[in-house]
Amino acid sequence: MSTAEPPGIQVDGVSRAFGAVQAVAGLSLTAPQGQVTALVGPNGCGKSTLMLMLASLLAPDAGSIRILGHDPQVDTDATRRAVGWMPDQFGAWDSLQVAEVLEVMGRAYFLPRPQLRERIGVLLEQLDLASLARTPAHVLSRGQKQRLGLARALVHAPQVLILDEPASGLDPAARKRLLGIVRGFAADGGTVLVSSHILTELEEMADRVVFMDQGRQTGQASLQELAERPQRWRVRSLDASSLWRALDAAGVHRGRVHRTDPEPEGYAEVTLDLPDEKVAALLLADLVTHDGRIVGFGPAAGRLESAYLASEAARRQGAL
Ligand SMILES: Nc1ncnc2c1ncn2[C@@H]1O[C@H](COP(=O)(O)OP(=O)(O)OP(=O)(O)O)[C@@H](O)[C@H]1O
Repeated sequence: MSTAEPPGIQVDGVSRAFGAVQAVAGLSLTAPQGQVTALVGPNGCGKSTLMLMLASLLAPDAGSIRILGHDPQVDTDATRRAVGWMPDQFGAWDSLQVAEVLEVMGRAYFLPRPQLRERIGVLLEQLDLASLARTPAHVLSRGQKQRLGLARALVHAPQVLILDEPASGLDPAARKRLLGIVRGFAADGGTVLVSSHILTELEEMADRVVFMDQGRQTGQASLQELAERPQRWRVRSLDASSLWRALDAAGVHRGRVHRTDPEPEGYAEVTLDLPDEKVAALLLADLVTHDGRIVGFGPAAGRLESAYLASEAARRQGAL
């Protein structure tokens, strides 16, 4: 990518209030092309409001938004062509069949009919909706509606994909499909901004994360950077005395080790805080060398979850 290319999404000092509620308050963030950026924050922190503004459906009170260099309020048509938006609630398409929803959407973007028909065929296959093509949208299950919502967002082959809670209601196979579609979209150079409260899932999907709280950005990092932060690790062994001997031999101070309560039957399980994944890898090698009879070794929580739980928002919610 040349350095002259604009980011897929650039937000600077954006605010939006609804009456007395300041939903977004001086927020800045960047979502680069070719990457999946996760948007993480507690309920009501302003994620959906921000996404509506990015999709040109709501005007900011202040600040600047650029979608591939376009201002959504000025270059509205160009923004809407560039953006595929999947809201957290499915709209009122109840009288249409599944394929018709996509046809109506595609025609709104003036796609030529043969091209649109082909595109709809591909999307119905990709999202496992082909057998439901002639089913009225109102009889779809929640997860099927979510899949149609994603197909609708993709129908005009956008360059920027904005997904609000896309995985909610999806079964495991559909989640896997979603993951593949989103990763493929970014691998083809697209920009993705995705919000979700299911952090394990976002961790698989995202390259970067932006944390939001009370309408502001409170931090951003790549998933790689999160791996270099201190984290709690869980160690399981077949046998307690072997584990403690190996921990001693590896030079781990006993005061740093927490016993798991209750202890799993027949196993010993402990947790300890380690500064980063490199130290974790060295410790695992040591414990194996000293015959700790290790059967499990991994982070007690995901990278994203650990980073979120360490945030002010989580502390305020009493998550710790
Ligand atoms: N149309 C509206 N009128 C009045 N208040 C609104 C409106 N839309 C959003 N809000 C308020 O703005 C704040 C931010 O809401 P928003 O939906 O953007 O949060 P969110 O981060 O998407 O939440 P969630 O994680 O629960 O989906 C909330 O306090 C909400 O009640």
